[in-house]
Amino acid sequence: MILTLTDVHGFYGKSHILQSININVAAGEVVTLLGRNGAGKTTTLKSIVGVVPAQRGKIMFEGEDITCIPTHKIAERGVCLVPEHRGIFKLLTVEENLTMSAKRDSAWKLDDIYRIFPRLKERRNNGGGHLSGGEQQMLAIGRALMTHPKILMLDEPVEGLAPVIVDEIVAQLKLINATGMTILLIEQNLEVCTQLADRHYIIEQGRVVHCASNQEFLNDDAVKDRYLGVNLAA
Ligand SMILES: Nc1ncnc2c1ncn2[C@@H]1O[C@H](COP(=O)(O)OP(=O)(O)OP(=O)(O)O)[C@@H](O)[C@H]1O
Repeated sequence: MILTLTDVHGFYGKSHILQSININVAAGEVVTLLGRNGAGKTTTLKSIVGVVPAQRGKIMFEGEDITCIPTHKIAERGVCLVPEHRGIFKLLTVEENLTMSAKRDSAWKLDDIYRIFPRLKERRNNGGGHLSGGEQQMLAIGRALMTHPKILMLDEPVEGLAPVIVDEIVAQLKLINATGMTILLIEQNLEVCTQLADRHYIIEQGRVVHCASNQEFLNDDAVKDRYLGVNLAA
């Protein structure tokens, strides 16, 4: 396993938000975190990168205990979070956004990013503030790749995007995964999840309550109904 969370507990002040998170991710896998709003999915990713440090439990990355190390050191080890609000520098061009956080030893060079995201190449000299929502998401993913991650964690990457752009980003994430990249994804769009993922974890009230392979999940209407409120009769 490249990433393991064992009985992780996390707090915002006195609020006990993560109440026992147990997750394993193997190298090269795509794994999703599913669950209703407020279940603790984003907080789980924040605990992995040390922004909401785990107060109990253990987080191991590539065999090393990263539970108590600072966020920048976790990032240096190759754990990269693309947050929901993307964090594009609006006054910089697309290319400047990509190169500013690039690591010299990254396997991902500008040309690799432009090969996967041709739209970014077309817009390379445009300001980050002039991109569509989909292009901003592509830029956020491209910029993350330039930091030489070993695991890419994405928080609702296609939220609010038009279906045609969603399809484009799903295809791009498949290409990125095909290079061997491990992906941990929060996504509410079940079609996107089931197109991409090998396995799913369902989180409810800060606990992992269910784990399934993609095939098991696809066949299990009861789980979808119970934990995700998907109205299958509709
Ligand atoms: N900065 C914060 N301070 C205090 N409580 C917070 C903070 N951020 C989130 N919470 C609370 O923590 C709980 C889990 O939130 P989290 O964002 O992890 O949920 P989520 O599963 O990602 O759902 P969503 O899709 O709504 O983001 C919620 O009850 C939320 O209100």
